[in-house]
Amino acid sequence: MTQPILSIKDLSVRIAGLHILQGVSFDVAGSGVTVLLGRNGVGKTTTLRAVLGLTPRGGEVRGTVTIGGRDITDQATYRVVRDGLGYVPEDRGVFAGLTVAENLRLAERRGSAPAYGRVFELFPELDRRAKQRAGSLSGGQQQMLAIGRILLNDNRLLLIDEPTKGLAPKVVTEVAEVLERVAVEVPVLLVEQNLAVVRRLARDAVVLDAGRVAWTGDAGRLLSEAELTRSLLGVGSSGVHA
Ligand SMILES: Nc1ncnc2c1ncn2[C@@H]1O[C@H](COP(=O)(O)OP(=O)(O)OP(=O)(O)O)[C@@H](O)[C@H]1O
Repeated sequence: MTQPILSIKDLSVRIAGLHILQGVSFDVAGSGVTVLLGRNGVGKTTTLRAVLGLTPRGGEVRGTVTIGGRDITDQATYRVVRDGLGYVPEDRGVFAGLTVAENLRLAERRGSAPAYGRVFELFPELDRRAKQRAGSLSGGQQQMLAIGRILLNDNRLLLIDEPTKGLAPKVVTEVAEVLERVAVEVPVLLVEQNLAVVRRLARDAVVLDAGRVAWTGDAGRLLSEAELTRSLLGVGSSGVHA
């Protein structure tokens, strides 16, 4: 791997007495999509949140996180974001009571020109629906807004948590198309359960199991070996639960 953009070393997280991550170490390449996989509850979201300094209050985090070689362990979330980390949480985190335009405006970062042109080129619908309240958008449109919001700014890495969850198949394809285009410009660490989407987007894969790294390697290879996929993810390589 060329110089990784993100390096996680020996990351352990305890929350409410539970040892949720137990020494997780992996690198994310400086280009393309790295997918973080694993059965439900193995610690994927906890990993992303720990990188961002979003572990719940009272939680205990150990280990080291570096971005582009710079140590960001224990940094406040706003600093990590300013350092060029874009985050799309699993619940999308759009402000339901605000319009699309207001949601975008809130994401503007001081000191850099917001790239509205790029966002509206990828998502013309956000432009058309600028005055609509985000809470009245469909799930797919809200996802587009959540992704569009981080693309207003230049980022060094995007962390995107289950972007296709709960979306209709046609919308899943649209989101995958967008992410494919985005990943040409900026590396992505993606949590995704839809293996067709993983197959389309991911070059590298990291599989967690019970708070530890169970496998790392080529995503295509993982999904081409049915027995490996089944043993690590508990599903057939089509993504259907076995
Ligand atoms: N704030 C919290 N308090 C208590 N337990 C938590 C908290 N956050 C996460 N956990 C527990 O940690 C484990 C890992 O959760 P996490 O959300 O990271 O898993 P995940 O791999 O992202 O799961 P999923 O695929 O279902 O989203 C789960 O057992 C979860 O219940």
